[in-house]
Amino acid sequence: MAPDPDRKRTITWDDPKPPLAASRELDGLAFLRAMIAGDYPPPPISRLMNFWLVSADPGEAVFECDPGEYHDNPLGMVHGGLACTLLDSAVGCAAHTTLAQGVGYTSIDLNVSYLRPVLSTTGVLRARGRVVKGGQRVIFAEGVLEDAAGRALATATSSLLVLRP
Ligand SMILES: CCCCCCCCCC(=O)SCCNC(=O)CCNC(=O)[C@H](O)C(C)(C)COP(=O)(O)OP(=O)(O)OC[C@H]1O[C@@H](n2cnc3c(N)ncnc32)[C@H](O)[C@@H]1OP(=O)(O)O
Repeated sequence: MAPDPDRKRTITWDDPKPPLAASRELDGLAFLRAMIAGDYPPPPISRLMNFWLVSADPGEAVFECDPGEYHDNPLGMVHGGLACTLLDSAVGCAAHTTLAQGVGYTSIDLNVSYLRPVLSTTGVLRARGRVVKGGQRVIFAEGVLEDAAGRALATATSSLLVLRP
């Protein structure tokens, strides 16, 4: 079945290699702040799902997203994967802010609780990530997804493996 021609998005994205190289030259906080300042483009996933990093502070990071109908699942609400993506990004970047130059990370788990539905009409979402405990090998972090009124829509906990050279 052909898609509705009145419902379409055009997505462009930037070469992710330059920011990847920069991420290896800067400490985590400096890299994320440079991305917010526009020195480096956001990663392709940001363009695809339409979310962006708005702040990075030691142990904290915040993303925003304006959900649309193109995020909907077949049940009349935004797919839970969007909340997962926003929370994964927020807790990941919160962890990244604490890492020195040359130290990487990867998330090794993400547990999400969906407290309230997200609708395409909900308005701008805000995902806040926070480091609960740093460490030499594992960083524990938590996040909350809120609507514009500050109501919690979803929460998450995550563990992030520190990757030292
Ligand atoms: C600004 C906007 C957005 C910002 C978003 C930022 C947040 C993003 C957060 C994420 O989404 S991170 C992505 C989700 N997490 C992952 O993909 C982690 C996947 N898991 C792994 O890579 C490994 O399990 C892990 C490195 C955590 C542990 O590896 P171990 O070394 O302890 O176990 P093992 O040696 O058994 O490796 C498991 C498999 O991973 C492979 N592997 C490990 N390290 C690798 C590596 N560096 N590159 C490629 N493959 C690797 C390894 O070869 C092996 O493959 P096989 O099973 O086929 O043999």
